Amino acid sequence: MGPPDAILGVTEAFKRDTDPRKMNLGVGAYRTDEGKPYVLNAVRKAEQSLLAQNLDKEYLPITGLAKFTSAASELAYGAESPALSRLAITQSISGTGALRIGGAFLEKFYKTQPTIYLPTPSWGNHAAIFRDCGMKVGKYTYFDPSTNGLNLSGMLEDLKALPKGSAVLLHACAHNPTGQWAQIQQVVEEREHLAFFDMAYQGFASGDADRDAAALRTFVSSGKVPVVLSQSFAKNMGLYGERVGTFSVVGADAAEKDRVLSQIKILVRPMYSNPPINGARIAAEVLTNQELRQEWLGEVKYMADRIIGMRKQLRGRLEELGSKKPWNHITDQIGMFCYTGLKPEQVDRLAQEFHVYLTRDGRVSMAGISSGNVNYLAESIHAVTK
Ligand SMILES: Cc1ncc(COP(=O)(O)O)c(CN[C@@H](CCC(=O)O)C(=O)O)c1O
Repeated sequence: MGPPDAILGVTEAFKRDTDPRKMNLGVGAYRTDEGKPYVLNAVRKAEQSLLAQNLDKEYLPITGLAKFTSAASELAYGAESPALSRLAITQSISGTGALRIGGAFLEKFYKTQPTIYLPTPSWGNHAAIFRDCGMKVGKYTYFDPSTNGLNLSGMLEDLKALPKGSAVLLHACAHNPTGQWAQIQQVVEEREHLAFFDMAYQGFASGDADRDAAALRTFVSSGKVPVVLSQSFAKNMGLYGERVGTFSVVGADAAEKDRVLSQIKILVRPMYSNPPINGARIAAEVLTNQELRQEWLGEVKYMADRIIGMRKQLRGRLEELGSKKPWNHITDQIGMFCYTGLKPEQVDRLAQEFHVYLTRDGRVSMAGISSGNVNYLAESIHAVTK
């Protein structure tokens, strides 16, 4: 029998718990202040518009729905980016699928270094995805447990020490704590590393999609190192189960774009042949209909702001309870999650004694917190950290 997944297994344990106070702070899925899943209004309207069009259910091309990938590339890189003309992009089965295509592509063609280096910690599924692509997986320093902040000097030191031309995974936004990008970019360029951006939360970190893509765009406009991107619409468009994403490679020119795309097709065809159509149509409709796009961007900002509000309330309550621990990192960090610094045994106590569920690395999905349960959460955390 295999072990439960580090993240999705938390939801299974939560579902088994019958205590009315239970809280699921594991999976990174947005919840309303009433604790319910949220289907964006813009998405519902896009679905209604699509239904009225009586569309067929034919196969998509291997690289997916062009109307979607074109709109998704503009969202990520910027509508005016000169890189768009040399971008090899394919639809993917959400962010996970994009990472999988990316890993398979690098394993086959990026022979300089068959290893990809992940921040410590990173998303719990990153290592398995790249290992299953046949890549070796390395690490670089990122989180500083003593401050619950970024260990920038440690990160830069590690990036400098990696073999020249290493593939480095960078969370484009919302990887807490947020990086100091200019210094990171300088080292990545000095060492001629390949920058593998994973952008799973565009818009969700700051509430502004362009701001959250700033690091990616700065690397691309500098043009000094190879850039590839995995993009997910699971969280920022609430298309979790629709599995909507892209993988893209910024080519040197249009000819390279064509060659890369030809090889991506060869990788994808035996993997799953061609991607699901429904979610891509919804995302394309939202991104290309100006009215829906504006409504969507407003809803993303609303979701981001609600989480920011929960950060303030959780920190405030912990301080009101007289906790002697520093909790500034709860409000210093951004995006869907908070790396709390809670130890595994404290996480276990939260589950067993307080019915509060989170991953054992102390990561809290802030979207699981509401005005109705934030005080109970603070009291529970205070009880296990006294
Ligand atoms: C950094 C990062 N990249 C990619 C993904 C892939 O998401 P897709 O749904 O495939 O687009 C996630 C999702 N991580 C969330 C969601 C649950 C999970 O798959 O682990 C999480 O970390 O809770 C992520 O956190």
